[in-house]
Amino acid sequence: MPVKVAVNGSGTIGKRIVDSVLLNKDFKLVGVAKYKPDYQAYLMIEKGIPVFVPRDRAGEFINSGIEPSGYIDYLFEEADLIYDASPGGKGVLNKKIYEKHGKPVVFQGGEDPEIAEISYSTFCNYSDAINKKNVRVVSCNTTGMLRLLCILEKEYGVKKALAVIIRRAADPKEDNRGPVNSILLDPPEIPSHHGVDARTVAPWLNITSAAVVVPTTLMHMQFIEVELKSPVKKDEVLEVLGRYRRFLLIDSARTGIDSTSKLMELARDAGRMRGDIYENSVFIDTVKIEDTRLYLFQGIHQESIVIPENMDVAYAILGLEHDQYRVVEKTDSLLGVGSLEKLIKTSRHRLKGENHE
Ligand SMILES: NC(=O)C1=CN([C@@H]2O[C@H](COP(=O)(O)OP(=O)(O)OC[C@H]3O[C@@H](n4cnc5c(N)ncnc54)[C@H](OP(=O)(O)O)[C@@H]3O)[C@@H](O)[C@H]2O)C=CC1
Ligand SMILES: O=C(OP(=O)(O)O)[C@H](O)COP(=O)(O)O
Repeated sequence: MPVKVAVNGSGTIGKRIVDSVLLNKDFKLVGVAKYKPDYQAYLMIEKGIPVFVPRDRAGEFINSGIEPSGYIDYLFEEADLIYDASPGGKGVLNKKIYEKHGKPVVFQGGEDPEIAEISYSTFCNYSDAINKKNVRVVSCNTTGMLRLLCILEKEYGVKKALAVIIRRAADPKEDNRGPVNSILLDPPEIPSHHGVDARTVAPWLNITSAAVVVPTTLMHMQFIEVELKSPVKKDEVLEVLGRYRRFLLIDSARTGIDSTSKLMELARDAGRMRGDIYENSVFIDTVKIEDTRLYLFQGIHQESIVIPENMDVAYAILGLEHDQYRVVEKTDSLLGVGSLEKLIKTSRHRLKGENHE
């Protein structure tokens, strides 16, 4: 019997969670909670997605020509698992409603860590999420940092880390945010919230982070410096990251991909759903090793990076699978994680004039 899933909120993250639930035969989408009768509500109904609305707003939807499938409380009652993808800070209010229904919930990174029993990132603490009632998937930048740092910890041990984060100003749909012509310290002090947040998942991690916001909507970019417990070679590190499909290793010199805009164009041209890049986009020419010290730049597609982890965590919360690697394999093959790597490798060989067969 598939697990019945409700998604509360259908913005940047919620609509992508819906996509991934619809792809997965282990899950059945009961429906989506929608609060405004806008074009997104029309689109969902066109796609056959059941839309549930607040009781006191049902009239607005019906007057706009949108026939809801029911009220939101029914949606929560029907579900075995609820994804909260509400605007950051609203989840804590929603939690009181979820508690009445007694259903397990996946919260997002815009909520305070206290909202859930644990904060989560698959490569760091999958097993801690098994049979938990409330789990918070950390935010996009923190997810990108933790994927890398937890793998490095497992392989080499991490002494300390620094993350300098160049944040996108807004998501592409957000026409009400900025800055449009400035580089904003975010916050105007060190650390930024990212390092602190990373430690809610990996308390062993000695990390400092700093962040600025720049006028772009496509991706975040992170500069990471890590001091490892033992010396490494660049090829070894790339081989390790390559084994985990959630890293897209980009050879800028050979492919010409040296910016977030070219990365996003690659994903669109390759036919990725919504043009998404679920992987950490590691620019391999920036991977520099000095004995135990490693430096690199990685691009993080904020709209989609947390979607694999949101899918993985359902298997833990519901106790469906105890082996994180089997879960990762399943999620990655459903979403096509790793597929761009092959494309990039192929084009590299073409450029070198090699036969890639
Ligand atoms: N955007 C990003 O880059 C990332 C965001 N996150 C986190 O994910 C969460 C969602 O962010 P994002 O998708 O960007 O937000 P959006 O603003 O894009 O979407 C929010 C959605 O929540 C709905 N909503 C409004 N009120 C409520 C409510 N009371 N309860 C439930 N849903 C409600 C809105 O519905 P309606 O349209 O009908 O008003 C809308 O669909 C936040 O915690 C955020 O920090 C994490 C990683 C990356
Ligand atoms: O989780 C995100 O960023 P973060 O990891 O920098 O906190 C998302 O990009 C949301 O950021 P926003 O709070 O600027 O909308």
